Amino acid sequence: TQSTRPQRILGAVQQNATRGDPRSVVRAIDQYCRNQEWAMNVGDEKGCILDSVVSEVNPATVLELGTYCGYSTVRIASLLPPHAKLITLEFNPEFAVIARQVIAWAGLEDKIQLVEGASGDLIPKMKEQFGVETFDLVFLDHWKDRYLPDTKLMEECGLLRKGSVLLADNVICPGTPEYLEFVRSSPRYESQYFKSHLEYTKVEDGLEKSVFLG
Ligand SMILES: Cc1ncnc2c1ncn2[C@@H]1O[C@H](/C=C/CNC(=O)c2cc(-c3ccc(F)cc3)cc(O)c2O)[C@@H](O)[C@H]1O
Ligand SMILES: [Mg+2]
Repeated sequence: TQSTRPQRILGAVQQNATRGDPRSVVRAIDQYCRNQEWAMNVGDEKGCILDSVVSEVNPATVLELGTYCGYSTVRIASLLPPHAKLITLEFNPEFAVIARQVIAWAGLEDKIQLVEGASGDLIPKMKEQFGVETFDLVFLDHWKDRYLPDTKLMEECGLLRKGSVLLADNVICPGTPEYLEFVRSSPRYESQYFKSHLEYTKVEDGLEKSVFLG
């Protein structure tokens, strides 16, 4: 039977990456997606911007919206301090199965909690079910029309504190116009655009970093 793209990405990790070496997992996925078949990972170019923001924030608690195959999950978690935790939300069970194996290959199970379900349903449960106070960093990379409603939901649920950082992928391509308009015009956010390119291509894309001012 025909394999799926996520299954082929997992295969590339298992064939080319070293168990317990997160950066080799990241490299294996980038090489596969650049040379064999494109996939919607944040990728190596935007990934370097992601790395710099993660290192600058040095977060104890991270929320990722949209796990897919776990590329950015592993990339972020590989930079976290010892007791930091990353919660990643994914509503497609097939993608979740693959991502769990990618995360395991990287040896990052202790830092990452992958929760299956829709962000809109899970965000209101973060405090009671997952013992979260607030998130120091949120990486938005799920359906683009969910960025704004989920940001408002995180505010309403008291999951953002003064200084919490939102980092949003794809604000140009495919684009998140309503979200961009909101974070750039709201007095409660200080936003900055990092110009880059769509993963593995020369098409313009970028990340928007928005600090919640409380
Ligand atoms: C509300 C909810 N709750 C939980 N999980 C959720 C969720 N909504 C989606 N998910 C999950 O997250 C991922 C979805 C990611 C969506 N990303 C993109 O569509 C995307 C597309 C491109 C792209 C650019 C140019 C093209 F020509 C074609 C595609 C690039 C990207 O970087 C993208 O991120 C996927 O794993 C999905 O199951
Ligand atoms: Mg993306």
